[in-house]
Amino acid sequence: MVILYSKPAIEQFSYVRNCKTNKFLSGIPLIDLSNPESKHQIVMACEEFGFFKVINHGVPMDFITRLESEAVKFFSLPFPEKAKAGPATPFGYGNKDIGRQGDIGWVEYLMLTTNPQLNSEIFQSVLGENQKKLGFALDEYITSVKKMACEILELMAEGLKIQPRNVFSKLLMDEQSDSAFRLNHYPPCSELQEALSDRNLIGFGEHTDPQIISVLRSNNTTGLQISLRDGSWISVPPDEDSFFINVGDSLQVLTNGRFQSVKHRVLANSLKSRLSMIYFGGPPLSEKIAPLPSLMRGDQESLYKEFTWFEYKNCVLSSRLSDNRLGNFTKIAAS
Ligand SMILES: C=C1C[C@]23C[C@@]1(O)CC[C@H]2[C@@]12CC[C@H](O)[C@@](C)(C(=O)O1)[C@H]2[C@@H]3C(=O)O
Ligand SMILES: O=C(O)CCC(=O)C(=O)O
Ligand SMILES: [Fe+2]
Repeated sequence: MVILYSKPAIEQFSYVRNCKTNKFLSGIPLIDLSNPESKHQIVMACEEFGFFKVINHGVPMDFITRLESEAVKFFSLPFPEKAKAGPATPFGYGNKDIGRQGDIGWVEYLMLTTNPQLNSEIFQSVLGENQKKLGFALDEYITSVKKMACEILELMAEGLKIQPRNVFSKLLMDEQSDSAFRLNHYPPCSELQEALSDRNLIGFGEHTDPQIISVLRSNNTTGLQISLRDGSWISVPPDEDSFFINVGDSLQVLTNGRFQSVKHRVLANSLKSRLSMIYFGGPPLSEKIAPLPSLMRGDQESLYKEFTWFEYKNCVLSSRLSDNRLGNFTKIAAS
């Protein structure tokens, strides 16, 4: 007998024990982009959490639902079909394996660029003519979310009282910007319910995002958790009408540590599938990532050694998800 696809033994995955998934944070900063005070609130949120939720974001609901339904269609295809768009090295379809260093999670995903031409080459072999619908939905969504990310970065610069207003956003607007996009699908894990009452299966292990800013939108399934400054983990109540913003490592460096990238992870759900879409706004590869002089007070020194995004990205790709990548670029304080 030939077994073609055996069920993955869930024991090979990682878990967190005794994690209270019902510890929801009521105080996640909520930023209303139509509120003139939002620039100050954004700065406070980035200082305290490196994370916030955005409403009145201006991204048309149509764009969101179109991309979600195309993504659902893609992930509903039989595995051998989806696998034609893989492996994700670095772009394409991936299943359980995350990155190249042995991380695994209860997730399948499409790791994409923000370049429509390259993306359509990835889908071509799987979807044929139908790839146009997914490609179109991706384009309109990415264009709109990038605009929102830039607006947020400009409000951030205003809130920090630094000039020019586009000091951060120009890095995403640059033609050479090394931004990325990801669709994650976390299937429900029914075995969880029966077997693992005190354990939570890891969908996407803890990490910080290395870029400048990440814009995350998910369906209404729970799973996302962020780590607070005291090290505790808090579940983020899902909200399909809003976006969640993560401060990335590069923004931490640009602000000389005033903003800190947020550690986050996703836990698998036993009943419902989770679908998330994340835009990672990154700088050009040649960009020097260093604290902005306008943010350095008095004789304050940079906390980081000098590096380019190309150098940091290489370090990212050769690290495990949970590694402290910025540690390699942090200056040792003189005693
Ligand atoms: C294990 C890995 C996956 C990752 C590259 C890395 O070696 C370490 C960082 C990971 C991460 C996390 C945020 C984003 O999802 C991502 C695309 C990124 O830029 O850094 C992933 C990387 C990936 O999946 O290739
Ligand atoms: O899927 C999610 O909700 C978050 C995933 C994530 O953090 C990532 O892809 O970097
Ligand atoms: Fe992330």
